[in-house]
Amino acid sequence: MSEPVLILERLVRRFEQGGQVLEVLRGIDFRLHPGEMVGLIGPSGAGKSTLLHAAGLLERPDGGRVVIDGTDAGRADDGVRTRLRRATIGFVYQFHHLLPEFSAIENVMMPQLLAGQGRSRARARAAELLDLMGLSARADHRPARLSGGEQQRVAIARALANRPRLLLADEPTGNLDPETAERVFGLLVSAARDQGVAALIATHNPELAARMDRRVRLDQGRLDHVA
Ligand SMILES: Nc1ncnc2c1ncn2[C@@H]1O[C@H](COP(=O)(O)OP(=O)(O)OP(=O)(O)O)[C@@H](O)[C@H]1O
Repeated sequence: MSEPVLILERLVRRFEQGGQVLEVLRGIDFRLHPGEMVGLIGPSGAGKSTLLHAAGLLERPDGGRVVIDGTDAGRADDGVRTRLRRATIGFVYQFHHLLPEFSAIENVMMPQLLAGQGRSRARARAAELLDLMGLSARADHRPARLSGGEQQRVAIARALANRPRLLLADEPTGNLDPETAERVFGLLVSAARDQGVAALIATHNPELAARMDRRVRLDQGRLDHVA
């Protein structure tokens, strides 16, 4: 089997709360292989966001290893982490975090321009992804003129813009009504499969989690593989 895109090894993350140390991740072991899609489930407050933030190099772990595409990224310097974040990882949040003053297509172009891509190629790639998300007609609209589901579809297109090997999504449809959530989640899954990207997706929704290749459950600081 090919090398995992993401390896978490004995990952530890703790926070101080009111003078007490809260160990949220107590030695997490996890591997995600190319093209694989995994659902991350677990009760509220279990640490799903904390795990995704460490895996997505948004925060540093307090112990253990985060290996992204063969690079030991947990302890790497900030420059290496930024490059990996831009080139290898796509992140979708519960709230879209689109830039309000830019159009949908400009939002999808942005990560490509930051990674050094030329404007015309970035625009072509953004147009292709917006088309994949069924948003060609909305490309020139600013986020405020889009519905919640459309905004989230733009955010998914943006996450895929730099052809990441790893897609991390934190409750990507948690802010949408059930019907829209179902539709947007379907688009996320088919776009990820279409682009051949490995994905770890946190969701509270068991039906959505059931669409993944497999599921892992986070509880009491530990990760269990579930059927
Ligand atoms: N920066 C922080 N400082 C202190 N405590 C934190 C911090 N971030 C998270 N926590 C705590 O870590 C625990 C896990 O939070 P996290 O948001 O990762 O859970 P979650 O599983 O994503 O929850 P939900 O499903 O409700 O989004 C919580 O008890 C939270 O209060």
